[in-house]
Amino acid sequence: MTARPPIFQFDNSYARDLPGFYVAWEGAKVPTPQLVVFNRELAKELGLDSNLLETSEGAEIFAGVRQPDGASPLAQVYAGHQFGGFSPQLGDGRALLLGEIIDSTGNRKDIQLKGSGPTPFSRGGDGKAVVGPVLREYILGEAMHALGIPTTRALAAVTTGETIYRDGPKPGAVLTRVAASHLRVGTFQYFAARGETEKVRQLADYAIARHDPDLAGQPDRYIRLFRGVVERQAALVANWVLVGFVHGVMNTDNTTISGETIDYGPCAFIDAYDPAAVFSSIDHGGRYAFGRQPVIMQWNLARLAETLLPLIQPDDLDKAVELASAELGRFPDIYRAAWLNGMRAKLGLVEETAEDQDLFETMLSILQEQSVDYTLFFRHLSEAAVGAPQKLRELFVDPTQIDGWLERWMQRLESEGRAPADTRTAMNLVNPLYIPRNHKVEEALQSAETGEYFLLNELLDILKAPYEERTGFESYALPAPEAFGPYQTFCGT
Ligand SMILES: Nc1ncnc2c1ncn2[C@@H]1O[C@H](COP(=O)(O)OP(=O)(O)OP(=O)(O)O)[C@@H](O)[C@H]1O
Ligand SMILES: [Mg+2]
Repeated sequence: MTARPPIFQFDNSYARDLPGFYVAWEGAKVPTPQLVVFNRELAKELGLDSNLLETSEGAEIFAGVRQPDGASPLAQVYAGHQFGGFSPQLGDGRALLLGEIIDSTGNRKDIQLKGSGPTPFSRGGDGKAVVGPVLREYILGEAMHALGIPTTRALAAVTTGETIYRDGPKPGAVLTRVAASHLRVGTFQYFAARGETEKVRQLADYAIARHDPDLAGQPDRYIRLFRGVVERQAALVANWVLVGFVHGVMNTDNTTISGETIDYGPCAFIDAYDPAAVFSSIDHGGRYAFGRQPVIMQWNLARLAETLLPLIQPDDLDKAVELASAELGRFPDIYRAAWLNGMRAKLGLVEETAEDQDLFETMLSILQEQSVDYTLFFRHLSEAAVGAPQKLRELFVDPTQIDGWLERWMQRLESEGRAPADTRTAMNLVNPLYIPRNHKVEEALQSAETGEYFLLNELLDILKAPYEERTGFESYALPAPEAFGPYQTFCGT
């Protein structure tokens, strides 16, 4: 009999190359691991055999009670600015990096458990997660992926059979997360705050090897690494804003070097357009409000720049500051260009003109004034492109408010000369019909808490193809009913 090949072909560069950046650790024992959702498509991309993972052995691996062959489980250390205040010691307080695998396109991916028990970085927390927040991360992450937005992904969610107390007893759960890496701005901050410049250098070289391999060995690689992160994050936040996503907890420990969205704690999508939208129950000052995300990201990147200064120009701090400031100063322009491009596409426009910004801002201020559903606006606007503006106008309390703008937009379309039907098609390819609507997410989570997964699976299925209209699923495209009330999310702790 030939031995079965290992389920994961691990190649654990973090464990190997960065001793001193983690603690080797193991998951807590839990009574009855049970697979709740498994992402076959992602498993395929990762080159994993689903038949081996949709089993009781798989459930045990995903719960952290069974170590797969070749894993080197560890908890990473990091620090971070949380709501503007610096915590010098955070780290994976409830997560375990099992290891890394190379996916079917040759990219290295972290396989990490979230909610697998306490670690030396738990700071008094229980190290656990409960089914609601675990599935929220699963749903939102997969929705973002389907929308083409860089993000960590969800491979599996298991319940553990444990009862965990949050606001009352909840079913314990663990998420298996897949990421280009778990390097955070906060990882750099941890070592920089301790004055460990050589460790920051080691980390930067590791980050370069993983995310900017072309820079390896280049004399100016550290400033260029910073440039890369600025570019990735500016593009990412533009994507969030274009789709109406509020991350909710943009601490520096939740800001990646890879440019992927991470940590779907208190996030949500806006319905009515409102730059002041805040969903997180703990964001009292609105620090992480929808419209503040670009400014906050630039602030977070300034914190990253500070950690890199001694590497950028070791013998001349002033020069290092000058170089880093110049890169950081490009953030607003990169962001704006990405946002303008995205908005042009959403509006079916092809040509770049000097009036674009004004056209877009006028539209947004009308949406804001009339609390118009952001997602439906663009979807119905595509019908207006072919001469059917009724549905669009119904979104407005006072439709006459949008008429002038519509005329202006139609003139722009005409001047560009594309066939109206083509404009509609193009718009419907970039404007989602289905986003994870807050009330639909809540409905799915509430029923999952009672062990019923039908709504969860239906929602996940719908969100896989966000641009494709499907009959029978109309309710998924609608904003929350009035009775749903103002929405509040809670950090998944
Ligand atoms: N239940 C918990 N037990 C122990 N530590 C926790 C718990 N919840 C959060 N933490 C820790 O608190 C810090 C900040 O938490 P935050 O909510 O940003 O992260 P997270 O959601 O646990 O994880 P990630 O950022 O990896 O998605 C992290 O160090 C995290 O590990
Ligand atoms: Mg976090």
